[in-house]
Amino acid sequence: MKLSSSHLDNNNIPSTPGKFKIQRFRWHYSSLAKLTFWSFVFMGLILVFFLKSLPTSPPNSTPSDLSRRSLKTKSWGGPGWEKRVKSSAKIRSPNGFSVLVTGAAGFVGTHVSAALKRRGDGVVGLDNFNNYYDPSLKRARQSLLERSGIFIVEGDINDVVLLNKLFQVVPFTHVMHLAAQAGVRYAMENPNSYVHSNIAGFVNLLEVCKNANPQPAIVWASSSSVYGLNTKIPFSEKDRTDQPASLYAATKKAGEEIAHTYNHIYGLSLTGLRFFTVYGPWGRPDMAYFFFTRDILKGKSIPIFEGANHGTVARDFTYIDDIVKGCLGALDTAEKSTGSGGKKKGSAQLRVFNLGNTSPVPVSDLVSILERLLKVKAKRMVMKLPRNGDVQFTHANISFAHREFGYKPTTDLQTGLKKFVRWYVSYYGSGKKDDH
Ligand SMILES: O=C(O)[C@H]1O[C@H](OP(=O)(O)OP(=O)(O)OC[C@H]2O[C@@H](n3ccc(=O)[nH]c3=O)[C@H](O)[C@@H]2O)[C@H](O)[C@@H](O)[C@@H]1O
Repeated sequence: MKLSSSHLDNNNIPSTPGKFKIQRFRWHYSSLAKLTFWSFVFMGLILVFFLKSLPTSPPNSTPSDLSRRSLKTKSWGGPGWEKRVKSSAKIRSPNGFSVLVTGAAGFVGTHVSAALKRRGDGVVGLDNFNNYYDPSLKRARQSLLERSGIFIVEGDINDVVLLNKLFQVVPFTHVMHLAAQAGVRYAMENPNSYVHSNIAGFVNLLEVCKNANPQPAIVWASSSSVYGLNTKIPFSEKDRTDQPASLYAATKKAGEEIAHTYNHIYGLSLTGLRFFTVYGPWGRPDMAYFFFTRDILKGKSIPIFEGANHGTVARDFTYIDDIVKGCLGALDTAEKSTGSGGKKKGSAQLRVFNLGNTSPVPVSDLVSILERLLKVKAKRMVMKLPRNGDVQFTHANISFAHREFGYKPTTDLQTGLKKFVRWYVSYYGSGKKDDH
């Protein structure tokens, strides 16, 4: 598009309108005809050039790859790109996996990718680097992964051509699907982004996985928020999950039902992990522990929610290293998908696990821990829990995950936040920088 408009700009032969007026009456009829003729030729050339740039050829042909790059996803395709994908996917340990990690530049995605690579699995990342929060943090995580040999492909899970291409280049044994629109409260601001990533994107990914040969086993991120307004605690996978309090939760719940369908019809092996408020170094700036830290350091007041009648609002905060162990455990115990090329050959594994810490902490205690670690007193602004998607309490029962793959969280909030604060200060400095 850019190309044709710049050509059109050049086609404004007289650079000033006045000049054009003076000359106009001196032109003969033949000059006008010539001008019209050459204008048509020129416009025709632009049209041919534009049409040629549209992706019309099959996904694996190089010219189409190049044009798609310029029109849709900026940076994929071509022999050099394929080489990088293959090299990143290379398995370096006996019985290792080749894993496609979606959302690899995200918080959990970065940690899981690094852990897989460390133990010798092949890892290819995929991320659209959207600006839901500061993309420079995502770029910094990307650099971190690049240094350990992990290539993150820049693209969206809704791009079926890109996903097919990736599966064509690498026969992934597993997909760790962590790409999502996260955040509970933001769903009121931008509901469509949740449908786009958590529903449409997930379905798109499953479509590609179901057609792949061999089909990969899929482990994906659900959320503790599916328990919604439940009051029975701790939350167990056997409990109802039909009263979500946010659209975010509803899209994750929808994901669980969609997973059931693809498992049932196509024999895809699917494991959903219900994460409980994951925190730690390289975390998400939209989460409370993260922006509380930033604002306490800046001397800004922080809103601390409380329930009705001063009721405690608490979370089963779970440290990232424990979550990573849970993700790897789920991958290691995932059975193979049974279908191939879009056809089911037998029944396949379908699982859902809570990955929490099992010890909820009130948000006000979280703030006290941060105050001690930062050595700064917080300006607390206690307010009623707004009705914007938050639930009052979460608490995980993790006996399923413990039984299935020995999941046992070992980091308490105090220890985990200490590590987070150490990272935060080394990354942003302890000053009052207003740059994120
Ligand atoms: O467990 C989960 O599944 C979810 O955990 C988090 O959601 P949330 O627990 O709401 O995490 P935060 O937004 O960091 O909030 C933590 C606590 O701080 C409270 N809070 C939040 C914001 C604020 O300004 N003040 C405040 O007191 C919240 O009510 C909540 O109790 C993530 O943001 C979700 O993406 C994830 O799916």
